[in-house]
Amino acid sequence: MAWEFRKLAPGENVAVETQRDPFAAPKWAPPVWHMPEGLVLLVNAVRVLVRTVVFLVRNIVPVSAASALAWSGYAYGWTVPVLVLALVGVGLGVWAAVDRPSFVRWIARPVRSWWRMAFVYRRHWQPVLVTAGLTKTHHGREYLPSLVRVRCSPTSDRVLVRMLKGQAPDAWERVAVNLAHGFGATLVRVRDGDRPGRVWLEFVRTDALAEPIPALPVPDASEVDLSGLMIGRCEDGSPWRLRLLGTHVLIAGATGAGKGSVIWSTIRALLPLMLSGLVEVWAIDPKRMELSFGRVLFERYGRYSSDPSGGMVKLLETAAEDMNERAERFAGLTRSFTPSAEFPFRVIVVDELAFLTAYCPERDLRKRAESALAVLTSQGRSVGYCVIGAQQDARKEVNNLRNLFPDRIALRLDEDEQVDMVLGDGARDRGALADQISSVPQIGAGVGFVRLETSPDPVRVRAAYVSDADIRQMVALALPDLDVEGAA
Ligand SMILES: Nc1ncnc2c1ncn2[C@@H]1O[C@H](COP(=O)(O)OP(=O)(O)OP(=O)(O)O)[C@@H](O)[C@H]1O
Repeated sequence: MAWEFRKLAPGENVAVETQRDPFAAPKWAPPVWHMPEGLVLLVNAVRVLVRTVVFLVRNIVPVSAASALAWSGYAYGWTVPVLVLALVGVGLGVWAAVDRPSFVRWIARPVRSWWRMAFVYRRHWQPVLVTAGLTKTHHGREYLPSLVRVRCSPTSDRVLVRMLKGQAPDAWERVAVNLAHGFGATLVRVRDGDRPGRVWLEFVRTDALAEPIPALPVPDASEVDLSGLMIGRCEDGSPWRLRLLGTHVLIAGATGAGKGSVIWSTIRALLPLMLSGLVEVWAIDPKRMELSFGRVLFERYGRYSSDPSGGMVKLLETAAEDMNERAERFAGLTRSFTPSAEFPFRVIVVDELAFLTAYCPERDLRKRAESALAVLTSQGRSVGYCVIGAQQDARKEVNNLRNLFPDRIALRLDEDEQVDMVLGDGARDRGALADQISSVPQIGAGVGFVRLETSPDPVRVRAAYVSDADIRQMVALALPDLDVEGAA
């Protein structure tokens, strides 16, 4: 039988049986190439060789160690490798006992990462990715994104992936749930990789913030950094540092989300500078709940108002006037603010912003509050004013000053669309699932998401819980002559 080749499309050549009759229907058949056996053997031998070299290079340390042991066993008898292994085991045990952090860093974590890379990720990589639809098949050949590196932490694994050419991170975000189930994680977040074409997948194995964090110790005055107050913990175990200098902070969270713990942890971290007169906290407390507990503290080291008939608005206006005076004094003299006894750093804490800007029955008071807040938030940053506003409802109609707060914290929210309203567009897609935080106080109160300056990816955090007893202890520290029980 004679065959001829026909070109159907670019790159697609098929063999067709040659027809003498020009009107006969064509008989298609795939081309069959007969390769000489020697060539087949050679190609397979080269493949095996390349794979072996790649394996040896990738696992150079364990392979060298195993080879050295095997060689010593062969040359000097089996007791030598056993003795060496026992000595290494004892050495590692001593290292772990003497300096655990360095042992974890240099031995335990890399070994665990290697283990999970080999036996969890590489093993299930192809089936999970095929099922999740992240591979492509073209002309019968399967293209699979490659696994570059795995880094383990006690609660999560970070997996660096080289995507297929033409793939974008949102393709991975869409199937994050499939990946989580496929690799046995509770959650997967997709983060930007170290260069274009790569993404980090963050597989969360256990919730590192499931346990409440007790109030942090009151720091020394020299340790207080207004650019990074320690108020809780991030999911990776590092401290959660909140910046107040040169910014304003909005805390959004449904009722019972733990806004109070963020506010009180911040005040606790500020306490030493309050006592030395470098920081004042002016508290506006429409709910008369959260802040009233520290009323004496604010009255002594700042100001306090819970008066709905104009007192709270007056306090805001006083702050705005004083801020304007400062701005005039500082104009042309200095551009960066350093707190002093004459010009202390003033933190204006408003427990429920929406009460002043939306719910207050008097229209005139609402307007005055809104304009004082707008002045403070738009101009106060460079002259030592910081507004911390808390609110339950993140919707625009309730608070249209939201954009004046550069730093925002999303605690548990009622609806998923509120997440992007608080943290900015795309935050929820990048993993800020603030609407899924548990409403059980023990597990979810004080848990939230923030965006740090260094990265667009939201970070999960938990504020330390400052209990009533802790607040009493703070008051006792600040006002030793006061009968704290009586004042509270
Ligand atoms: N960081 C935290 N860790 C553990 N539990 C917390 C934490 N913060 C708050 N809680 C618990 O959750 C409860 C509600 O917290 P909180 O009153 O601070 O919420 P909220 O957001 O201020 O609510 P609301 O807007 O109704 O005042 C508290 O009584 C406390 O028991």
